[in-house]
Amino acid sequence: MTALLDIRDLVLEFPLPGGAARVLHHVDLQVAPGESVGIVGESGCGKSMTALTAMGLTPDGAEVSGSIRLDGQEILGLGDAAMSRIRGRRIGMIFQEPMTALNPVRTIGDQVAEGLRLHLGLSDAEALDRAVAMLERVGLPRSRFSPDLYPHQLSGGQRQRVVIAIALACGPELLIADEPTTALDVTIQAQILDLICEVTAEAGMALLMISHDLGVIAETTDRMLVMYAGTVVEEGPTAVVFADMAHPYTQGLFAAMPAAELVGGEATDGARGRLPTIPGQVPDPREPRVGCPFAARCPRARERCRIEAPAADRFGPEHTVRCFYPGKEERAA
Ligand SMILES: Nc1ncnc2c1ncn2[C@@H]1O[C@H](COP(=O)(O)OP(=O)(O)OP(=O)(O)O)[C@@H](O)[C@H]1O
Repeated sequence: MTALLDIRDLVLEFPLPGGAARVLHHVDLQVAPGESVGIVGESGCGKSMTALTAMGLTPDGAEVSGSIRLDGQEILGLGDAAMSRIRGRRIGMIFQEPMTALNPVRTIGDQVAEGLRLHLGLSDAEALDRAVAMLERVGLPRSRFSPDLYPHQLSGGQRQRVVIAIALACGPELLIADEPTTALDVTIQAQILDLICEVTAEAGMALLMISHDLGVIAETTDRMLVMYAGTVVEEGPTAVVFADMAHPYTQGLFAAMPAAELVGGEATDGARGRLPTIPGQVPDPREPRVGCPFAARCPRARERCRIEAPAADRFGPEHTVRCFYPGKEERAA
């Protein structure tokens, strides 16, 4: 099957005086139609840059190479006008902080209706009717939430519901959610995740979920990629990766999580949102890379890991890992 989103060999660098900082190292990522795929990794590992580049929102000054295809069509390098026709219409987006995605001086009804007018050519009245139905679908019924409300009149969770309504309004094929619950109160994080899963499944929409939190990825995705310092170090069906984590970095992320978070796949306490910590430092993106990027922090690193970079190898059916000594200690020895 043709991937809906097919990212190949993506390299992203920021030119700096005295060299370039490379933040994505030959990233490959495929999302099939209707599939939910997660990217997990610590802050700064390149999750957001991957998503932003896929949407044509790479920061000014960044140099990008590789290929990004949407349903077979190359979109890397398309101009602003062509990309803004894709964003909202074919790819919906939800970011961490709903307030930055919303315009504080426009009503919520108007903001949901905007894409419908712009992308689908609906009249003002039709767009507003559809916007009210979308708001209702995301849990903001007209009886209690008039489309004439402004963002500041809503709670953080309600604002994120508005952002979800905007992202879904035009029926995109792919929804990209970048840390959609990190800024929210713990008590409503699970509700927002459930809503995202429900609405995407209902519409047969693919989902790219980005999170530093393995619990979020476990709950929301079919397949997952683990990123470390701009490199995909492990990839596979989510249940398979959780059952048999192959990369020492994935194992470290898991070990750094409070146990309660993963019991029954549910977040059960207030620990979500805390960043996992693994001792040691991430490599400087300005330094030329030699060997495995995780070697300096890896409890299992050997001489070979410091001089040679591991390729992505098969660890099991559909499960790949970029490590010379993958698996549990005994299996790797
Ligand atoms: N304008 C820039 N110039 C130089 N480096 C940058 C710039 N913007 C981002 N970076 C670097 O790119 C790397 C990847 O950042 P990215 O935001 O994708 O990480 P992330 O995994 O999404 O983390 P977070 O969850 O904190 O957003 C980081 O090392 C960051 O410092």
